[in-house]
Amino acid sequence: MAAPARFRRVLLKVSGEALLGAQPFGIDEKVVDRIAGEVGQAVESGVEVALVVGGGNIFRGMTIAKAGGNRVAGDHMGMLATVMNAIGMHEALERRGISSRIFSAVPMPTICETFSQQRAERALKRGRVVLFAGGTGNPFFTTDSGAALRAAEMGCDALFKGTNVDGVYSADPKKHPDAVRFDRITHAEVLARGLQVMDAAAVALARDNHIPLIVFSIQAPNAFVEVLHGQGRATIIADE
Ligand SMILES: Nc1ncnc2c1ncn2[C@@H]1O[C@H](COP(=O)(O)OP(=O)(O)OP(=O)(O)O)[C@@H](O)[C@H]1O
Ligand SMILES: O=c1ccn([C@@H]2O[C@H](COP(=O)(O)O)[C@@H](O)[C@H]2O)c(=O)[nH]1
Repeated sequence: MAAPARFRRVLLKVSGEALLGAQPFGIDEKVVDRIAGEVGQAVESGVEVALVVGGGNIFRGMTIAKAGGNRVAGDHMGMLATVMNAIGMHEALERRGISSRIFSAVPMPTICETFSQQRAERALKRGRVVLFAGGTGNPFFTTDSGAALRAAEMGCDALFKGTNVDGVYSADPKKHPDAVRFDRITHAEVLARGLQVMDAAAVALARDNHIPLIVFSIQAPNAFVEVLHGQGRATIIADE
């Protein structure tokens, strides 16, 4: 039997790209369903779970900016992409009987609730999974920053970043196969070395609020549950 979870309340950030599965674009329902199942296991073990899903499988504002377009409009499109992913994840959770609510930073009351710290707090305390959509609600940010912000607001014990690499490396492992992986590193070192696994604003916010960041591969089945219980492969970014 797995060791008891070491956390009371966590925020899981899932990279949008991870939802692609084998597809070039959009959402692979099998991936979403698997992640929903793992979130359900965490909830069953007594952990309160908040969820942020990126939008990289659908749209990133930088795509428009790099082509000479309006970054703000592109970022608005990116934020809407995160709402689409949140709706997909909400559906997958509900299909499995896991009660969840979507709180968007961008008001769209006919589709989901607008973010309120107090209402999200009540939902988490009742054992609901809360999905934070729309990032920070502002352009020039990313969902990593949105996740760090919500983790601080909700008093999360840790922010789990489920991505397509199994931790933090000395350089991007996709471009530098000889990069060295860290088991543990401080927020300050990540910033000083300019490691790009998360954006600097998110790492700084986590550092200032003493929130550990746990980077692991969401593509590895069951990794979230294992890492939550102190097993599996991950890099812990934390105070010394
Ligand atoms: N030093 C590093 N260590 C580990 N990964 C790194 C590092 N530098 C860059 N990366 C890259 O960072 C990426 C992690 O970001 P990710 O794909 O999760 O993007 P995101 O913006 O958080 O999500 P989305 O897919 O929704 O845009 C990995 O694909 C990895 O290749
Ligand atoms: O606070 C935010 C969060 C996100 N965006 C835009 O959305 C896309 C998708 O988010 P990822 O973090 O890249 O998955 C992002 O590229 C931005 O364009 C935003 O503007 N503000």
